[in-house]
Amino acid sequence: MKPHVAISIGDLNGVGIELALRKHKKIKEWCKPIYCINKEMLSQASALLNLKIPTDFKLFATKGEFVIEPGIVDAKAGQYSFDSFNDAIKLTEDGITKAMVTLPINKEAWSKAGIDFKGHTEVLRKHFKKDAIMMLGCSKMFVALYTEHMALKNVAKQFNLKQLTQFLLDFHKCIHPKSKVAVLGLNPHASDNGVLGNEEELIIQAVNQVNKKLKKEVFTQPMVPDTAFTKFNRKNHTYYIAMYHDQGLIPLKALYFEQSINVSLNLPVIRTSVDHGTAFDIAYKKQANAKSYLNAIKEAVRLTHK
Ligand SMILES: NC(=O)c1ccc[n+]([C@@H]2O[C@H](COP(=O)([O-])OP(=O)(O)OC[C@H]3O[C@@H](n4cnc5c(N)ncnc54)[C@H](O)[C@@H]3O)[C@@H](O)[C@H]2O)c1
Ligand SMILES: N[C@H](C(=O)O)[C@H](O)COP(=O)(O)O
Repeated sequence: MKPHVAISIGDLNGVGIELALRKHKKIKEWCKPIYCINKEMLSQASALLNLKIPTDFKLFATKGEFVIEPGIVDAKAGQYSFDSFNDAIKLTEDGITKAMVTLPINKEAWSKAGIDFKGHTEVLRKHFKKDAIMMLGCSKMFVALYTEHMALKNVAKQFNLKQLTQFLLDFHKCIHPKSKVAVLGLNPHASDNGVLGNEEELIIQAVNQVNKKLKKEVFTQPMVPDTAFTKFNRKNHTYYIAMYHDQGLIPLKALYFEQSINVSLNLPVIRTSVDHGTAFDIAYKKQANAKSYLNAIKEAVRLTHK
């Protein structure tokens, strides 16, 4: 049976709605989508895009109305995308939908709207009171992020043994990796044994504790970040643990931007997302590549059957 999937509509000044309208027919082959957007906002977007609204485009009417301005950072669009996301959470939590897929939001628009979260993952973490793990990737390579939406100057402060150990255990519980998981160091050259920082000492302790507990060498010792993603290393590893956002997402998006998706781990609900943002530069220009969106839907559906 095809599962119902809630789709939060993302920032309506960005590319999300175009993907939803263009790919409705395709995703209907895999699921029964419910789009969190009201008729008025949908009509506005479809007129701007000159794309017809499919007759079977089922809506959950997220409240609110504003004038769509393609490519503009706007508090009202930020608020609407946040409300749409919360509706998708509710539908999924209530069991009306079996999974949710999120179209991209704009963090600056959320901030302008006074929303006290950086992105979807932080909302999910607070809502479900669980340490959600942000993982992005595709079948060739996945990267889970130990720290994510924070200023670089704060990253090193996040290193503590208990938290990193729990992160690795949670990751293992969610993924059950079949090959050895590559754990990156934080510092250049993984600190060269303490010459360039000392966070690797703590990473070693966490890895050793977790491997011991799992009675298996699941996680590597901290790898040198600048060579961890060479083609030779990628042959041996599908899953990577990156210590901060760009350490993992620069290589992933350089290699597999089109096809990758974002999956939230360690939650009681299924949530996947595109790996790209609002792409304001191409909003309403019908240039957006839909592969990540289609893959996000496919993965959400696959997870409902697990
Ligand atoms: N899933 C999400 O909600 C999500 C993910 C990433 C970024 N963001 C947010 O989106 C906003 C814009 O982010 P950004 O500019 O850093 O990244 P972006 O992914 O929106 O755009 C980066 C570049 O990639 C291109 N691009 C993005 N998606 C594309 C697609 N589907 N097809 C073709 N080209 C595409 C854009 O045109 C742009 O040149 C920020 O607020 C960011 O935080 C949200
Ligand atoms: N870090 C993600 C990326 O670069 O694609 C993105 O900002 C989305 O994060 P959320 O799923 O938490 O909104």
